[in-house]
Amino acid sequence: MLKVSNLSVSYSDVRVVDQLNLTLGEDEILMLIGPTGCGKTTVLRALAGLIPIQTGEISLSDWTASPQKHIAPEKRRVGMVFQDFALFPHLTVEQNVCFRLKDTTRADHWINLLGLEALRDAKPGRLSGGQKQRVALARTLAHAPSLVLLDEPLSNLDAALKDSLRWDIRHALKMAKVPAIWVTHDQDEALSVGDRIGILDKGQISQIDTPEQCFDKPQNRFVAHFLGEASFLPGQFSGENALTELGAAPIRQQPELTQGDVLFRPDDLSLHAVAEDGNGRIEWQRFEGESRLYAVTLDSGRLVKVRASHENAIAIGDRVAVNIATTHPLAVFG
Ligand SMILES: Nc1ncnc2c1ncn2[C@@H]1O[C@H](COP(=O)(O)OP(=O)(O)OP(=O)(O)O)[C@@H](O)[C@H]1O
Repeated sequence: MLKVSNLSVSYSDVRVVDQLNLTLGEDEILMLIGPTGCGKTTVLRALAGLIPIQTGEISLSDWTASPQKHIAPEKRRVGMVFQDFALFPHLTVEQNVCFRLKDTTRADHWINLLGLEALRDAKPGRLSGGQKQRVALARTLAHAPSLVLLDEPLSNLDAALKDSLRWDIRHALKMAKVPAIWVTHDQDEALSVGDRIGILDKGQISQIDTPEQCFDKPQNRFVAHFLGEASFLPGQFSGENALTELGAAPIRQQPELTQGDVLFRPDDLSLHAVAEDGNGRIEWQRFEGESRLYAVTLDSGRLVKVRASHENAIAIGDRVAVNIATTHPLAVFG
C-alpha cells in the first residue's frame, strides 16, 4: 500500500506540490488529472525519488522516504511508464523487457499477456506506437514493481489505439495486482479507466474520489468545470428542489443553503426547436458523432450546454425551448 502524507515539493523557492495526502489500495488505479502546470509530473517524480521533497512522508511496502531520509530510486521498486516509451533502440523487444533481469520467467509472462510474442526479436524502430507502449509496460511489470507510475502513457497514440490500449493497460495492472498512479489530460480516460480520480489544482488535491462521485458530486466549481461540461443556473432552494429560470430541478439537499447555483451537465437538459416563444437561442453547436452539443443563450443572457441526438440538427441562431430532463438530484453550490 502507498501512503503519502503532507508531501510538498518546491523548485528553487516555488512550491509546486503543497501538503498532498493520498493512500492507494493494493491494486488500485488512481488517475491524476489537472490543468497544465498543476504539478502532476512533479508528484510522480517525487514518488519515484527523482527529486527531493521538502515536507512529508512517502511510504510503500518496506520503505519510508522523508526530507531527512531520501531513498534512492532503484531501492523503491517503483516502475515508470512514459509517453515517449523510453525503450532502448538497439535492443530487441525481449532484450528491452528482460533488461537487468536475472529471472526472465516474469518477462515471458508479460510478453505473452501483452501480445508481444511474435515481436520478441523486433527492434523498437519497427514497432507501432501502441506496440512500443506494450513493451514499455511489459518491461515495467516484469521487474515486479510495488507501484507503477504512468505519465500520459497514451498521449502519443491515435484515438482508436488509445481506446483499446487503455483497457489493456488497466487489465495488465489488475493482473499484476499492483497499485498505479496514471497521469492523463484526457477526462474520458480518467473517468472510465480509474478506480479513483484525484483532481489536482495548484499542487493540492481538490477532490479524490470515485469517478462517479467526482462527476456527480463535485466538491467545488473547479472540479465541476474540470470534469466535463458544466453549466450553472441560480436557484432558490427548498428541501430537495430548486426553482430555476428553467423550472423546478431535483437537487441534493444542502440544509445550510437557501439559494445558490445548480450544476447542470449537458445530459440533464433537453431542447427542441420552436417557431416562436421558447426560452433561448442556439449560440453554437458541436457535432460529436452520436450526439450534438449545443450552447444555448437563454433569454436571461445565461449560457447553458445541452446534449441532443445527432439527428436533432438545429441551426445557429434558431429559437429553442430548453427543459430540465433529469430526475436525479443535481449538485448545488453556495
Ligand atoms: N525542473 C524544474 N525546474 C523548475 N520548475 C519546474 C521544473 N519542472 C517543472 N517545473 C514547474 O513546476 C510546475 C509543475 O510542473 P509539472 O510538470 O509537475 O506540471 P504538470 O501538471 O505535470 O503539467 P503538464 O500537464 O503541462 O504536463 C510548472 O509550473 C513547471 O513550470
